[in-house]
Amino acid sequence: MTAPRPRLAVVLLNLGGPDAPEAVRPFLVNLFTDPAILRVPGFVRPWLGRLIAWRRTKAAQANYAFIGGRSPLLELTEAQGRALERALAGADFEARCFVAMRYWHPMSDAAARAVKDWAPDQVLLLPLYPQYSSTTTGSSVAEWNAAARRAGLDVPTRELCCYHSDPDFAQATAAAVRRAHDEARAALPADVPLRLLFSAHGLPESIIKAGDPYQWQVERSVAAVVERLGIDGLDHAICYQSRVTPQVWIGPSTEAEIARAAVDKVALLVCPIAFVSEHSETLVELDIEYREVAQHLGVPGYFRVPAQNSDPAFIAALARLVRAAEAGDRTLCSFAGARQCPKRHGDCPHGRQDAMPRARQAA
Ligand SMILES: C=CC1=C(C)c2cc3[nH]c(cc4nc(cc5[nH]c(cc1n2)c(C)c5CCC(=O)O)C(CCC(=O)O)=C4C)c(C)c3C=C
Ligand SMILES: [Fe+2]
Ligand SMILES: [Fe+2]
Repeated sequence: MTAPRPRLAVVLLNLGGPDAPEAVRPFLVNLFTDPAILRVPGFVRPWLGRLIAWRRTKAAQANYAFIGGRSPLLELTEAQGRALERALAGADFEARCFVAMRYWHPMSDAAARAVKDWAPDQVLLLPLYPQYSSTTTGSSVAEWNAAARRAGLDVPTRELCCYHSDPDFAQATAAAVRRAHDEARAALPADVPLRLLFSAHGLPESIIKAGDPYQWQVERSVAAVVERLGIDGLDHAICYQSRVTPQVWIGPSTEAEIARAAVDKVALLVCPIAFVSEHSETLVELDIEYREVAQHLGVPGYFRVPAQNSDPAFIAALARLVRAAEAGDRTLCSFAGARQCPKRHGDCPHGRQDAMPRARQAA
């Protein structure tokens, strides 16, 4: 008789999105009362967070109304989990995927209880954010750790920090860009140049100045994808979308890049580089709002690369990362054994602080 395979619970960490118009306000309250997002003294945060959420609710509901009043993020994340389980079916461990959303259901407490009921031998936290940010992966991991304690889940746990330059992730992304690039070229007159715009979620500049490696990692992702595209003389740029607070955010903004494309009379192919699933910021902001801006300004063409969702090459990249993490691959960017990874990245080759441009290093 063969011994049963060890059980690995793979916890997919994502942001979550409202599942109905009435859920928009509480979802935003959860988001804006997160200390990783709203960095004000603790006694102010519950009040200020609720106020910001209240002020943003109408605009956010209007955005979600374009896509049926709800976010598709949960269904897409669950589909990624099922695809990942299939991709890991032949592994020498039995993998089951669980979803832990940060700001809407299913959240970490429910996921931790479900993981405990399954009684795994190990847990791997797998963020669906290729680039590490204290506002996303960092916040989700902290919340998971607290939820695991509350659930009494005491199982060896590894955390994958990021995979921004992972060769398979970059290759899968480059293949999707190449397909969209060929389609855009075929649709455009030969004399209209095409610019590839990598659009990432923005962050307040103060968070980057405090040592968050996100922007540096976004730049590494873009470099890895562009290298694999191998298109001679490729015109490309990085920009940042979704600014939601009045602070200074990192730039250039996606709107500014659209305006520059209008001046330069180049068509745009927009590639979301920090989201691996479709959601309001791709389906509404990129596909509706920014398309309208581009048309209004006279940009001669506007196309978009789809997010990865359950693209087989992307799922295969995740499966390889899971196998490597499970095999104890020390070259992975993991928090394991280096708790301060998000700030200093220890010996992590994916985001060594000393490899970051000086201006981006922690003050
Ligand atoms: C200060 C506010 C915010 C920061 C910082 C921030 C960082 C950040 N977010 C993502 C990815 C997603 N954000 C999503 C929604 C969303 N994010 C914010 C605010 C901040 N995000 C808001 C207010 C919202 C709600 C929508 C809205 O009101 O515009 C989503 C999910 C959306 C969905 O439809 O499901 C994702 C995914 C990243 C990657 C990131 C920093 C690196
Ligand atoms: Fe966001
Ligand atoms: Fe790291």
